[in-house]
Amino acid sequence: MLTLLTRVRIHPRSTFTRQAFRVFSNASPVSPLPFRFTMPTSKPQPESNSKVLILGAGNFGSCLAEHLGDSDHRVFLWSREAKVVEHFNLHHKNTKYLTEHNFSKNITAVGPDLPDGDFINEMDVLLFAIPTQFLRENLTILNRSLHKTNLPLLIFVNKGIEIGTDALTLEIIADTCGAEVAKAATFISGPSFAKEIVRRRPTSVSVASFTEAEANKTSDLFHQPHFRCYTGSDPIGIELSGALKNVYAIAAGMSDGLGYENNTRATVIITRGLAEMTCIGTAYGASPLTFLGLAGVGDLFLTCSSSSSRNYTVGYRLGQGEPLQKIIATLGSVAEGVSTTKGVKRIIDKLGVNAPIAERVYEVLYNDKATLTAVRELMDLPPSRELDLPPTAGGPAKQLMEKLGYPV
Ligand SMILES: NC(=O)c1ccc[n+]([C@@H]2O[C@H](COP(=O)([O-])OP(=O)(O)OC[C@H]3O[C@@H](n4cnc5c(N)ncnc54)[C@H](O)[C@@H]3O)[C@@H](O)[C@H]2O)c1
Ligand SMILES: O=P(O)(O)OC[C@H](O)CO
Repeated sequence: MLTLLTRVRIHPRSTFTRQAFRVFSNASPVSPLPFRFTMPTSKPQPESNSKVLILGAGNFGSCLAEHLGDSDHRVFLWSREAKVVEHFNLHHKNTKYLTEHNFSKNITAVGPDLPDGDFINEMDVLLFAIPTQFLRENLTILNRSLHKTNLPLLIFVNKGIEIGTDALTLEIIADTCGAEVAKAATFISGPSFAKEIVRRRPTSVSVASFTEAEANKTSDLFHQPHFRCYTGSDPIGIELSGALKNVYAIAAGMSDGLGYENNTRATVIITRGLAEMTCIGTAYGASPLTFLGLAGVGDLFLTCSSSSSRNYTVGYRLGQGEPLQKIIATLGSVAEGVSTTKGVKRIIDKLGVNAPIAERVYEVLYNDKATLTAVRELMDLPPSRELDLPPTAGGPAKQLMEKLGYPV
């Protein structure tokens, strides 16, 4: 380690040195040694009054627009619906999501077309609050407007895996905008219901990026006395945590919908869910420690134990006997766990990870297995060791790192 630091002549107190130590101690096991490379960065951020474009005016996009507008930033909120844009600019209300809330006057709605290159180039920050399944199409269009030498700070808050490709958001960004943009991207994840953030209830999240300076910029932008950010350098683990917890929230909802009680939710679903998440993440190539953070156990606990969670609600209604199609048609908002379960099933099959709860959620959602049968099957499994972390083969993470141009 010291030899390496000496060879690259890095000052012992520099950011790079601190990052190098962090990578060795806490990042994804297949993470690169970043100090050997030029780190892609966004344009310098102003001290205050950043110009922020939020893409996606659903519950979370609107709530984050309010959080930043409330902190004196100049916020633009893109909606793909002309009526939402018009009404928002006249009344500072969103007609579809968080409908009771009076939004900050610092927010201007834009749309329904995606803003053009000149507008994008003016922005200090682009924040994507678009559900995972629609990200690729929007990034493909936006890429034409991105000046790679004058990149805005890029923030992603979606929690899912893309159907068909099993891609994490990092890979979607690399495919559409290139590896350098993906390396500069930052990811926010953690226990954070939109409706509580707009009411300024104390909330904490994880912020991760391969480029530590970018994670710090995102943390600085969001940090408030009622909103704390904790930074890290395992974006793959952070992304997997956010996507996987949605699958286990569906399982917890099913258990409650069937009428099972606290023991079942706490032990069988939440704790075993955390063990499964950690095994899947480790086999994928993420750091097991990441799953013990806000984006992992923090968000798992939140969504598995609250009817405010849409994923929990989907599970609860399934447990009560409602068909999936009816639940999706009437939910009024996205439950990422439903589509993400497909990708998770393919990933655990490919990696050979034992994840019996995720398997049962898949069977209920896509093979008509009764929720009661799924829970009984879980209880009938033979006794096993509590935690058998698989070896860190890290196949998918390695492939992703190679795609980003890091040697692994
Ligand atoms: N709601 C929360 O509390 C919360 C918290 C943390 C993270 N998230 C994550 O944020 C993401 C967005 O969730 P949300 O709660 O805002 O969802 P939502 O259902 O409230 O809103 C979805 C938004 O996506 C837009 N949309 C739909 N199809 C689109 C397309 N083809 N192109 C572009 N936009 C499209 C809709 O117009 C809407 O504005 C999800 O990945 C979710 O997991 C949500
Ligand atoms: O409503 P859910 O289930 O999508 O959960 C929202 C957020 O992920 C909570 O952190």
